[in-house]
Amino acid sequence: MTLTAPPQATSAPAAPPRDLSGRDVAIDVQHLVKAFRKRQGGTLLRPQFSESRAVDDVTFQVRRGEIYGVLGPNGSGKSTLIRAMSTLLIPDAGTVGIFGLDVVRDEAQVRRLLNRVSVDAAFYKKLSPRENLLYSAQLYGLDRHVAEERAQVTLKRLGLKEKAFFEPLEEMSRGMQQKVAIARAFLTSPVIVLLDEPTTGLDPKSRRDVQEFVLELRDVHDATIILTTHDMPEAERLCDRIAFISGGKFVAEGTAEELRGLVGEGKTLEDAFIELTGEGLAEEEGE
Ligand SMILES: Nc1ncnc2c1ncn2[C@@H]1O[C@H](COP(=O)(O)OP(=O)(O)OP(=O)(O)O)[C@@H](O)[C@H]1O
Repeated sequence: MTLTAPPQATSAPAAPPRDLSGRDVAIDVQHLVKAFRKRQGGTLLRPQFSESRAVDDVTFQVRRGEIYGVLGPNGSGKSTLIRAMSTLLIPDAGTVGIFGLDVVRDEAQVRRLLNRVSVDAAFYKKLSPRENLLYSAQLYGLDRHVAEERAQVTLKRLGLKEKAFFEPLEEMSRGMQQKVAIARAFLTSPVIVLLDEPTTGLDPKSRRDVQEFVLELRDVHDATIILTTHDMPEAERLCDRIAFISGGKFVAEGTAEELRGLVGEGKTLEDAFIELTGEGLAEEEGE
């Protein structure tokens, strides 16, 4: 079979908002808050709860074609932020704009522009990647042949062997399943991709395959990407700008160079993270 390149991303709305430098704003998050109730003692019949903010007044903008990194330790709020941005969680306060559309008010339109990839991706594990992807394609209303070709191109590009396309997913490593999740997200050629820790737990070769694919998506396919990670070298390699998140709050934002510069000459990104957040990238207490 001849394989063609994946298609360009679905068109973004005609007149997206602009930032002060005149560049298109793809994502506009303003004062976003998401809290969860947590059990805090009490009795079985009268439990007591306290509310804790997983995302606490977060504001940022991502320009079209940018790779924006959200860097923070376990439990700092990265996944909650991504879920609130992708219509999976309703924010308690604040707004998320996607090319001028509101994720709550314009949910159906936003879902057509945006896709999220995460380790908790749901699949039919007894079925093969091919069967899973064709099932998703049907849900999206995509032509079967187009979808199959597109999925094969992406999986090959990510280094998955062709025969693995036909094996049950439950027999695959976590890394291989992650690649299938990425391929599924690209069936619809979304203009915005939210990658929640796309390389966590992958071996070095798979990590490199995924990282190179992410760069290609930005450079060749005009995608805007938000990527969460706790891997400093990954953030430096991939991200045009990075935000440090700690305890649900954005503590600093800038290019890797700008962030290093905030704490003095000769410092690494990790030095900057520790100094600006007051913690390392190890797991937060209580997680
Ligand atoms: N559904 C939920 N119910 C209650 N608390 C939650 C829920 N989801 C997340 N939390 C809490 O919100 C906080 C942030 O969690 P979140 O998963 O967003 O962090 P994270 O930075 O993505 O962590 P990791 O790197 O481990 O994925 C944690 O304290 C977590 O326990």
